[in-house]
Amino acid sequence: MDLSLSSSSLIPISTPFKSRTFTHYPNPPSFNSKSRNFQSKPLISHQNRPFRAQSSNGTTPNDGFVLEDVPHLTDFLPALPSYPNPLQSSKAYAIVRETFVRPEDVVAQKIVVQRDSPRGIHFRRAGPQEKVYFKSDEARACIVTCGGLCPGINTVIREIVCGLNSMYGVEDILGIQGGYRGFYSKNTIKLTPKVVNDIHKRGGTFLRTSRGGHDTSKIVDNIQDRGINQVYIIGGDGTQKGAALISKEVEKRGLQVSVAGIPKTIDNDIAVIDKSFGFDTAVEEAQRAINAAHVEVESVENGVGIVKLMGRYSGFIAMYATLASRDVDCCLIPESPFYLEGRGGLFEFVEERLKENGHMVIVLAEGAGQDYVSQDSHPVDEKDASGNRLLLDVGLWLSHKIKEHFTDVKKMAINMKYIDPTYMIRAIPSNASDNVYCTLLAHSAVHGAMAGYTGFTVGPVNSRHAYIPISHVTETQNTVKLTDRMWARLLASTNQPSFLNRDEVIPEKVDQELSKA
Ligand SMILES: Nc1ncnc2c1ncn2[C@@H]1O[C@H](COP(=O)(O)OP(=O)(O)O)[C@@H](O)[C@H]1O
Ligand SMILES: O=P(O)(O)OC[C@H]1O[C@](O)(COP(=O)(O)O)[C@@H](O)[C@@H]1O
Ligand SMILES: [Mg+2]
Repeated sequence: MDLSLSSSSLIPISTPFKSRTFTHYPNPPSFNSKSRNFQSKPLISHQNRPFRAQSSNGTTPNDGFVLEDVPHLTDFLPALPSYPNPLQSSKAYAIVRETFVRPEDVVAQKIVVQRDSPRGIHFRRAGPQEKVYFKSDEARACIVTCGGLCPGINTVIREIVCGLNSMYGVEDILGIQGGYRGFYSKNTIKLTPKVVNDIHKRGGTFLRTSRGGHDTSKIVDNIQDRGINQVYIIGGDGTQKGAALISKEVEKRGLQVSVAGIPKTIDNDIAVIDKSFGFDTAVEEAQRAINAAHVEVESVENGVGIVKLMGRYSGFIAMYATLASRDVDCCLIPESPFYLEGRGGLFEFVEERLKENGHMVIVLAEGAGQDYVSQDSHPVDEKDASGNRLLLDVGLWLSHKIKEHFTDVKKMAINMKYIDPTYMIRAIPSNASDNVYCTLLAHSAVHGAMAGYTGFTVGPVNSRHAYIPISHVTETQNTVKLTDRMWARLLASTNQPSFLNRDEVIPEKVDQELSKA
């Protein structure tokens, strides 16, 4: 297979983007991919690192193509030997047309483009690579889970263990217990396919989790002391920031340790990737709470149901659960400020719906309306062990406000039903489609680490799994864009007020949103 790039595929750095790296692989050694024994002598010494593309006349072509590449162990350990990938002799992959992803395969971040728009940012395509940088009997992997729960964590753990074992013959896999602090304060457990065999049927994390306790130096000391050379870190934005620090420290110490991040958050607020695992399960489970609220309120007079869902800074679960249900009259999310009193306010809308239908359901993301709640309750600014702000209970606050308004001002009796299913939604096992997704994530992480990549997060970008530099996913948070059509679809489906009066309400916020669009 000729993996060299033709001159027409030379790819430039685009000037508008800061600190981009372009990678271009030299011709790999030619060998019959199906005939070599993967545990043989090192295939080549390294030669796996990129150089900047130039056209034959020495200039950089300029079609705006940018590759946001991930670090590789040979960046700081250039003499590292590589070996043929054992998958080439795997029965399962025997008739796969292309067992390995090509080094030049990339995934575009933006797929809707205009004919003459620059090609934009791309990420390295995830998948098995022709060369690996670990012999199976020398690989010593560990897995840790950090932050809040999310459906599917156990599936990811299971599939990392089974993937390492069945695809790469790795048997030495350790579970770090209780999150980052488990590296230096707890014993490890040995993970085998047998041990993890049916953990995907349970919610939570088999390895347990925690917030806080990230001490880079102690963690890397521990990695070094235990002879661990692959670290799989499952967690949200905070965890990924911690993973980036670990990967930098590993590089500083010159250790042959691959650090792979698997993004986890029920809030779906991780940037770049299409969606996070467990999100679909959460939206599905939220339907049960919404249905319950609907059944309750349509059975009584002037029933008002409020369902609080998770979503600290982003209202994806609330938005998708609302769109899926069609029984929801109003959805309130952190990204969209709302107001209660006066024309176009929530009280007016509740009254209208009660007059029209005799009942209504409000879905509320936990991070919505925090400013209003704090105005009423003079809160202390409390944080959890990871430094995340602790939220005030907007659900209780809103139920109280609505009840007070209708009883005291409108002299109208209402039947309030407040449902808070947040932890119930987070604690269940993942559904079938999330299970498949978790498997792909785990396998992509395993392929990447075995191929010597490090400091990467794995995830689908426009439906194709890619290796994304960790910093790229932690720079920003994914939030619902009020100016996107998805939010408009929601408004059209509920017919709720948008609460956005450009001149009077929040001109700055709307303008910011519009300028981002
Ligand atoms: N900026 C950061 N740098 C290093 N570690 C961090 C950072 N933010 C959070 N962490 C660590 O990551 C872990 C999980 O973070 P947390 O914010 O609780 O959950 P999540 O990763 O799901 O966002 C904690 O152990 C915390 O100490
Ligand atoms: O009560 P806990 O465990 O701190 O978790 C609550 C928070 O966890 C979340 O599910 C998100 O957690 P992560 O940051 O770990 O992804 C939020 O929606 C929620 O506010
Ligand atoms: Mg977080």
